[in-house]
Amino acid sequence: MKKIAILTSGGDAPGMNACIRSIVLTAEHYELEVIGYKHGYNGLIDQEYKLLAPANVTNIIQRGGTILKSGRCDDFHTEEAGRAAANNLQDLNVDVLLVIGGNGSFRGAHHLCKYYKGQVIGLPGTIDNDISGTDATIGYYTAIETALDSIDKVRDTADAFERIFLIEVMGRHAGFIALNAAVASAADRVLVPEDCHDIDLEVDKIIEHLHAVYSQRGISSFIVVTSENLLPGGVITLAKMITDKTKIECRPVILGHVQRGGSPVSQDRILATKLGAYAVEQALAGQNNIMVGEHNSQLVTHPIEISWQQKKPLDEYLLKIQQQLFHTK
Ligand SMILES: Nc1ncnc2c1ncn2[C@@H]1O[C@H](COP(=O)(O)OP(=O)(O)OP(=O)(O)O)[C@@H](O)[C@H]1O
Ligand SMILES: O=P(O)(O)OC[C@H]1O[C@](O)(CO)[C@@H](O)[C@@H]1O
Repeated sequence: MKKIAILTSGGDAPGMNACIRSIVLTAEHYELEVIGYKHGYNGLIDQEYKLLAPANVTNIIQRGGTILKSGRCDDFHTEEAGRAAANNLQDLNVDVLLVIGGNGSFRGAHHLCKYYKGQVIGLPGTIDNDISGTDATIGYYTAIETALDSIDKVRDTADAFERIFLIEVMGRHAGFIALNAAVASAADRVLVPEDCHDIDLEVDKIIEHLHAVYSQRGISSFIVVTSENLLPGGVITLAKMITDKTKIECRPVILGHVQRGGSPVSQDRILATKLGAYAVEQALAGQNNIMVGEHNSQLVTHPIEISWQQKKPLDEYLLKIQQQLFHTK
């Protein structure tokens, strides 16, 4: 094996640069050449790439985003695109493609394996943490810290005005950021897709909880953290539903893409560094169509399909603490 290619795909995540750096430095150690495709699978189809030497990855471990750029690429679902990508890799004599991204990007990697004679390995990088086969994904810890910092700030003004705030965080179909940020910020309630099946019922529960808090503490601030995509219009609709029923003003806040940016926290830098080095070593060991991850502090590999075939569960105990044990009756 002589040549590795890397791409970053899907939502960018803090720590992707740390991962690229680790791959390049590990490859240098084993005397392998590295190229980086730009803009996710778009660059693979368009043969848009650059050489990556150790000099290209100095001073990037602390930077959010990705020096390779990222992208979503609808065309990559087709057989034609899969074949074109495989041909491009073969034309450059690439032996292994390392894909840093979420489970959609891993599906893309699996698709490519049908046409490509080389090896493909997935490295979990997404703020959503919705990939089975690894305890955490690169970027997830930083996103929690970013959300927490913002929720703490909203709490200050909520407290000053004794207002109700509904704060929407990211997590396309997963409640990991919401639950962890809610617990860490001592939010009054949390709504996550794994546990929210009837929005009208949830609204009634929020109002019941609000009245219980008011009768116990008097008029006071009340913070609800919700995942995105729980209902059309998200937290703006939810705030209106509660205001209509209670005649009490609710303020919606959408944290949005701020959660994808910023300098990665140490946990993301370290996870990214371990997974990058490990992926190169697994490539040298001949692994193909797999993902790397970390479970109970041990580096692991799995067939890549596990990342989307198994639904990663939320921490049930954390959910119980937040939703049952700490609730004012
Ligand atoms: N079934 C598939 N076949 C081929 N390619 C796919 C498939 N699913 C996703 N991809 C490719 O992977 C890209 C990224 O997928 P997606 O938009 O789902 O993000 P992701 O990798 O899950 O990251 P994030 O969770 O951060 O959004 C898609 O734009 C597409 O190019
Ligand atoms: O920036 P885009 O392409 O709209 O993607 C947003 C999605 O990407 C993520 O930030 C990461 O998957 C999700 O939390 C969010 O739903």
